[in-house]
Amino acid sequence: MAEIIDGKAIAARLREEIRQEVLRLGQKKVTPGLAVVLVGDDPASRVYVSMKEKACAEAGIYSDEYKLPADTSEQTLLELIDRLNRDERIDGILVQLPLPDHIDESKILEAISPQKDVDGFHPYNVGRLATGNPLFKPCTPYGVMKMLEAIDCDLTGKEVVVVGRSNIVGKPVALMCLARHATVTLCHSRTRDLAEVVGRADVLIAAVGRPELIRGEWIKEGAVVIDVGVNRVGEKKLVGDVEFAAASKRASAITPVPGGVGPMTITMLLYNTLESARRRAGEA
Ligand SMILES: Nc1nc(=O)c2c([nH]1)NC[C@@H]1CN(c3ccc(C(=O)N[C@@H](CCC(=O)O)C(=O)O)cc3)C=[N+]21
Repeated sequence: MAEIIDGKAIAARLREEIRQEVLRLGQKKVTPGLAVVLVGDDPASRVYVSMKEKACAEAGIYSDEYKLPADTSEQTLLELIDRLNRDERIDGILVQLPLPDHIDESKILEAISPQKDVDGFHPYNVGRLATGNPLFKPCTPYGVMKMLEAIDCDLTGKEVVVVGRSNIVGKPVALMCLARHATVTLCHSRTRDLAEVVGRADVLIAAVGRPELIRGEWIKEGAVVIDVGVNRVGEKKLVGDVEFAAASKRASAITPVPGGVGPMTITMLLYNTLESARRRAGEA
């Protein structure tokens, strides 16, 4: 049976380290500050935003929440971002995605100062990551890398298979694995014979957003499985992109859902905000 990679526990350790660093910076009169902007009232987004608030409070990070109505104009949102870009208390700006349809998402992401882009979604930060000189790394892929590190998984020369090609997870996590000297295959819904490709993976990273699309029997014996999917089925149940029970009979280590990658995502957001404040303090 596979070792369960306990994202919650790894996240708790990192959050304690972050809290200590925030205390230390406080002695220099610098408090990291995060602005979270939520447009509309999507219930899932609300839950995520309140989790981020709570995590900030526990780490000693100042946070400001802007809850704007669903019919907020693009112009109003751009003005708020401009104000936050110039606000000295704010080290990080996060605009919760998805945005309502009448707002151009890339226009908004490009308005955020790359120096405050703690999500790592601005094309400047995407470019820095792609060229091997990252400023802010996107939180979910960064969390995935921290989990691999926590189980001492060295990627050098390994076959990493990433399923899913989103800008938020699939593409950046592939780049990060490449930077760690893995051989990376990036596949997606149109990949021919997905089962065969998945079967080659020493490390499988699933980020397609389809409940249990990846069957346990596809997985190579001894593989490490990182499941980024958070799919709500029915009222309450959360499942990943991987068929967990069957996969854990073949994998050597596997992340659960919930309690896997999710808690790491928020942790890396705190980490990026702390890093940004360190730069403001002239430390990095
Ligand atoms: N600008 C932006 N940045 C984001 O980072 C961002 C976003 N927009 N939009 C939505 C996604 C989703 N996301 C998650 C964060 C934490 C959990 C998490 O902690 N999940 C818990 C379960 C929570 C639950 O019960 O729903 C877990 O997996 O254990 C999941 C998903 C960040 N996102």
